[in-house]
Amino acid sequence: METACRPNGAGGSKKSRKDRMRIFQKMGIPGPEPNFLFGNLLEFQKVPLYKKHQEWKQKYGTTYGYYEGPTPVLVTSDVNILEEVFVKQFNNFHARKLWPVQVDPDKDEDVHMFFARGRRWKRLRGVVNPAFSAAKIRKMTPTLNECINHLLDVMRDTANKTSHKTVELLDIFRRLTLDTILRCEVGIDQNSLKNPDDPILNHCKGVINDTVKTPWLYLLGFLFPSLHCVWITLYKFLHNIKCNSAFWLEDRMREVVSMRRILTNEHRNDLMQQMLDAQFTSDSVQDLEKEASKISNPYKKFLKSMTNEEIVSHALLFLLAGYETTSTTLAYLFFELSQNPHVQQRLRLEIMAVLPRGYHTIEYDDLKQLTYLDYVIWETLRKYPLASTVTARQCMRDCTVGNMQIPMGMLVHANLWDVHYDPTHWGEDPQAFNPLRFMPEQRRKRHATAWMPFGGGPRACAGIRFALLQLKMVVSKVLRDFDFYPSDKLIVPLPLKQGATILPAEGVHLSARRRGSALSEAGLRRGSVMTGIPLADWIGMRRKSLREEDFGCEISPLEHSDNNSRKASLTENLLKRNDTVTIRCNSKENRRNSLLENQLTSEAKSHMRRASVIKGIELLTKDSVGRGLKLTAINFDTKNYKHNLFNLRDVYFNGQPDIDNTMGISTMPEELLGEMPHLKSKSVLRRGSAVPDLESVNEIELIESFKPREKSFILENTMDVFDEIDVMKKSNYTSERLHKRRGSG
Ligand code: HEM
Repeated sequence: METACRPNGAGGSKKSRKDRMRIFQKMGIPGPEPNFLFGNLLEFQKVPLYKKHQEWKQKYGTTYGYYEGPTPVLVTSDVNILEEVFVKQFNNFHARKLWPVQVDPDKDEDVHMFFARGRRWKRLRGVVNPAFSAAKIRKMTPTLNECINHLLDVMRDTANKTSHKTVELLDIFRRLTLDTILRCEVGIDQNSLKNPDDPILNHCKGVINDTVKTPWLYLLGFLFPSLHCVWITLYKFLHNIKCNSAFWLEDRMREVVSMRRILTNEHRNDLMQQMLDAQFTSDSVQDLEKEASKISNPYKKFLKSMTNEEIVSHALLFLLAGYETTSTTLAYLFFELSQNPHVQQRLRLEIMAVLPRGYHTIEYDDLKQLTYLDYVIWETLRKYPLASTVTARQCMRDCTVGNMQIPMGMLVHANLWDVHYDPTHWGEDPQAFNPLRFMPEQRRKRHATAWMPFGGGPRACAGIRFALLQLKMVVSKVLRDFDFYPSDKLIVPLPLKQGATILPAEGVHLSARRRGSALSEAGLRRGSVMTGIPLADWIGMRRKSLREEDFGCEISPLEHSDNNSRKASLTENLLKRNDTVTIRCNSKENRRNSLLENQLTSEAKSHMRRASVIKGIELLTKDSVGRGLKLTAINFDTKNYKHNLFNLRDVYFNGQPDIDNTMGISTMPEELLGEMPHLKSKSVLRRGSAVPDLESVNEIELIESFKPREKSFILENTMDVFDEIDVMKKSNYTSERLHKRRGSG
């Protein structure tokens, strides 16, 4: 891989402008007729590039060519060509498309890896890659947790201020991603979530707004690329007169770098530290490259070196990349959830099963179980390949791709919107939001480059792991607490605009309704210990908030009491529920076979705590885990009775006592924990927390029971069950049947 000079259009600068603008014609590649001065640039004045690419594909086919000034651009949605260019022939296509007023990628001091090419790119990426390793990203989980908790506070406050609980998600997610990247990258606690007028936030917005405009200087740069030095000097001069957001941010980053260098005794575990540790002794990139060229293997010694200016420009790169892309993806994702309530519901069920609401802190490994969440994220990125603007390569050496002779200097742009909507890869309904496209058997059948939202090959996005971790954590936490619906302000289909990325033009306005928390409604703090007594109190309070028809029968007030008649009425009340709930005894001899009323001892039957625990489970199951699911059986173990309490129950959903459709639920009142240390260590103290609240304990067992299963268990094994539930919910089947059974309707 060599560093070539800045190619000025295909065939180098020796060919005349006229000749260069005939290249596609000579190659037999179709495309729009170019203008001698502008090429086809004027066509982008009204229609953004990604839309124009789609239009032209309809007209000229999968692969066609057009001109930006004199520079030929080959646009393709052919996955085999993309694989050749991005992956297999990387050595011939290691450079990005150059923008007319950007830095010189080979000579300038302040070049970051996004624009660098050849050896320089390899050296820079070599320094940065370890900072994005799985091990390093895992360590960022606590910081992400904290930032997302701030987000939840702000969402709650914002939603409460408006009558329809409307939240503009793009803005709020941008503030989140800015705070997160600042903390993970440089260790700055900025908190723009709490302060919408934060100066760094405003300047980041300024940079993004600048990319949406196409100033005259850019146009000149495109028209006469060989005068690059003139344009860049003019650009810098003009922007120094008028405060330019990118320069302002660069200066802040420079200050941060200097400060971090002074605080040498604070060795932090962030991206900036990784770069500071790799700092080269001289500030000159020429010195660095000269030193590198002295040794036979230039990568070996200097692979981990960067100049000061390179560190500063990387800090700015990560700030902007981290701020813009992930927030836009989140906004698209929640938009799609609001349009596809069945996806939202299924996703929430998966999240609640693995990460119940009681857990404030999400751990890295928990996320691996969220298969459906992966599919939802991937499907969002399929429908919205927002960074398709940058998935282009410049040919650095004449070469052959397929049956085309590609000359040096030609740009090859991946037409990602067409690839991602091509029915040959995605079936007949590519417009639909269908996460199940990403089930393993479907993925296996698909070409590797049919999905490239993060680009492809060695220069694919460096921040993938970080972006995916953040996306998964945000969706998990937010969806546990809020239901999303389209608001009056939402425009469907979403109008999009193009800047550095493709983003919602008017933001994403959704109605975010906080999901009722059983515990908060009962006035209980998270993490409080639920013994029989507070549990009974809680149930008493909880019942007030449940409508009679929701629950299916009259609920008697529950209290902790020694009064025998009270106990009897409670038990009776439980048994009344047999039409919908079958409670089975799980003894050694007769596992899952006998009914509660036949098997329980009278002592057990009348035990207040037992009754309240069962009732509690019903309520909780209905309230949190089992929204939309029908609880049909509860098993518990009579063998290990201590204090007449339960230690484990299996709850079958949808009347199928089948291990694949079984979720375990356990409640562990304080006394029981004392008796059963293994439970304490396995389920409760596993997270190093205090005994979690009942809602959490309830759901802990779900985690335990899901763990040993196949990774994609939820999606593949229970798909039919969930679909049936959807149908039942839609037709109100459950309550109809309930009323019939009870003779009331
Ligand atoms: C959902 C979020 C993101 C998307 C969709 C995305 C997408 C992309 C795409 C399409 C490219 C160009 C790849 C190519 O040309 O093949 C890219 C490059 C890059 N991205 Fe991301 N990105 C995301 C998040 C991030 C984050 C969070 C960071 C860092 C904090 C980051 C850092 C970078 C860097 C450094 C490059 C340049 C890599 C190189 O040239 O070697 N990205 N990204």
